[in-house]
Order: sequence, then C-alpha cells, then structure tokens
Amino acid sequence: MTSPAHTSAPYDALLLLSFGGPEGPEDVLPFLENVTRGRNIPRERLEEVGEHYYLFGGVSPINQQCRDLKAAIEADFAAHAVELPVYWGNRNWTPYLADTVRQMRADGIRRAAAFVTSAYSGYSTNDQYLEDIERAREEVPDAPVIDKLPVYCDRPGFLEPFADAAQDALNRLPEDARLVFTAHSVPLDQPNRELYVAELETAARTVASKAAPGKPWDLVYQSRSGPPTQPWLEPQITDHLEKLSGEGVRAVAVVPIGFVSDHMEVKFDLDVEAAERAAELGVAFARAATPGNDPRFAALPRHLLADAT
Ligand SMILES: CC1=C(CCC(=O)O)c2cc3nc(cc4[nH]c(cc5[nH]c(cc1n2)c(C)c5CCC(=O)O)c(CCC(=O)O)c4C)C(CCC(=O)O)=C3C
Ligand SMILES: [Fe+2]
Repeated sequence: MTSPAHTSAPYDALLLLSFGGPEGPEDVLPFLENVTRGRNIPRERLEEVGEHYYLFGGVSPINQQCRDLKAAIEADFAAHAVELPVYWGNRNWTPYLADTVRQMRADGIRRAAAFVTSAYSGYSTNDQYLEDIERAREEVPDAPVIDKLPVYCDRPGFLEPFADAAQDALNRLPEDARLVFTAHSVPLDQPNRELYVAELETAARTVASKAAPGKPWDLVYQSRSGPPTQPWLEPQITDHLEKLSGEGVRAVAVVPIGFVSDHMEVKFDLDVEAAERAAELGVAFARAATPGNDPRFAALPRHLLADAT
C-alpha cells in the first residue's frame, strides 16, 4: 500500500471506532444488555431507555451516522491523496470491533490509527475505548497494532462546526436567549471525571466566545443512568430549564457539546424530553446541530494523523 509519508506513515489503515446502536426492534434488548453488562444499571432504567429506541422503530441513528462519517473521511482522504483504507467497528453492536480487527488482519493491516466518535478524555469517553481496542486485539491472533488518535475536543475541526451551529440556533430565537451546553453525565467517582469536566468547560467557553461573545452560558448534563443513590454530574438539563424559567429566561439555545453526532441521546433526551419540558415551561427551545459529517470534522482524522507522524 502506498501512502504519502508526510501524512500517514507509519499507519496502513484508519479505524473508525464507535459506540454502536440497534438497527431494528429485535436488536434493542440485546444491545442494551451489551451496553450495561456488569455496570449496575437498574432494570427500570433499561426498560425506559428501550422505549426511547422503540419510539424510533428500534433504530438508533448512530450506525448510519458512522456510515456517513466513514464516507466523508474517505472523500477527505481521496481529495488529499491519503491512500489509507478506512475500517469501522463498534463497542456494542455490529460491526463489532473484534470482527473488524479480524478483517483488518486478513487484509494484511499491521498498524492502524483509531479515530473514536468521542472527543474527550475521561473513562467513558476515552479510557473505555482503549480497553475495547485491547480486548478486541486479544481475540484476534497476530492482531494489528492499533493506536488511538489523541482526544480532539480542542481542535477547530470539532469546535468550528459547533460554533456555526450555536450561532444558527441563536438566530432562530429572540436576542436575549440563553446559551446552554450539554454533555453526557457520568458518575462522580468515575476515573478521570475532573479531566472530562475541565475539557467540556474549555470547549464550551471556546464555542460561546466564537458564536456569541459576551453572552452568558451554562454547562449542564443529560442522560443520567445508574441507581438514584449514586451521585452523577449535575445539574440535569431538565432541572436547569426549570431554574432558568424561574429566573425569567424565555428562550434557550442548547448545544450538545459532549457529542459528535445526533444519536439517540440527542434525538430523544434533547429533541423530545428537554424540548417538551421547555414547551411546558413556555421557554422557546432551539437545539444546535452536532458536527456529524461536516467536512471540517471529517478532515480531523487526516489532521490528527499528520500530527502523529
Ligand atoms: C460519556 C458518555 C457518552 C459520550 C461519549 C461517547 O459518545 O462515547 C456516551 C455515549 C453514548 N451512550 C449511548 C447509549 C447508552 N449509554 C448508556 C449508559 C451509559 N452511558 C455513559 C456515558 C456516556 N455515554 C455511562 C457512564 C453510562 C452508564 C453505564 C456505563 O458506565 O457504561 C446506556 C444504557 C442505558 C442508559 O442510558 O442508562 C445506553 C443505551 C450511545 C448510543 C446512542 C444511540 O444508540 O444512538 C452513545 C453514543
Ligand atoms: Fe452512554
């Protein structure tokens, strides 16, 4: 395989690594069992989250988003003469990472760089993906080396699409709208939680200063699971909407800074649950788009590869 030394050596493939999601009603329960195995998530929470998926025909948007992102990365590579094949594997659903690694091995890949669909440090957002890589490699004899590319929450390719999207959401609302950033909550005792929060704050501050200099903003959390007795990052977005409404705020632009695409946490927890709460409170609500397959975001793997070599 030929690849320009300045952009991709010593790698001979890019691996797109994601979370995975169900693609039909019969996938929902086995998927949820995969996600929560050994993680102390109450049965009621699982049933509730199952309903979120059934509301969308049992299909999570995340897999199609990965297919689209993979195509966008391939287009970016082609436009810049980077001749690396792009593979895709997931933690919790097909294509399972171990199967992808097996295919890479069969294709003669020796050393791959992994681009994860999560931008931050922290256990759920980084460390757990490193564990996934090592577990998958253990399943495949003579597996290729796989290096995770660095976290990219501070990169323009991630932040610029968010800044445009935040501006767009604000443009749909009255002048005095509040800017609210949201990310997935995690348990307070999760390893590297402080780093996750610090990076979220920096990303939110950067996007706010680009999209709406001087406007007040907040960082809140969503999609909490786990038993009610276990403390997680707060406040939750729904509680925060109530607080803002009590303070007289009449419009809110919500920026899902903790996510890279419009998957179920965005489509349900924000577009359905938080939007309904805002409507009940009489607060106008606009949700900013995520990077998805924005060409600037799809160029990130190439930029990270160039830095890595
Ligand atoms: C920080 C973080 C991200 C962002 C980083 C990243 O993007 O990776 C993220 C993403 C996602 N989380 C997802 C789905 C789920 N997460 C769950 C459970 C949990 N998430 C956690 C954290 C995070 N999760 C945690 C600490 C748990 C508790 C159990 C555990 O410690 O593992 C559960 C169980 C049920 C429930 O919600 O309780 C589900 C179904 C999907 C797929 C969505 C789709 O299908 O479109 C995506 C992209
Ligand atoms: Fe999650």
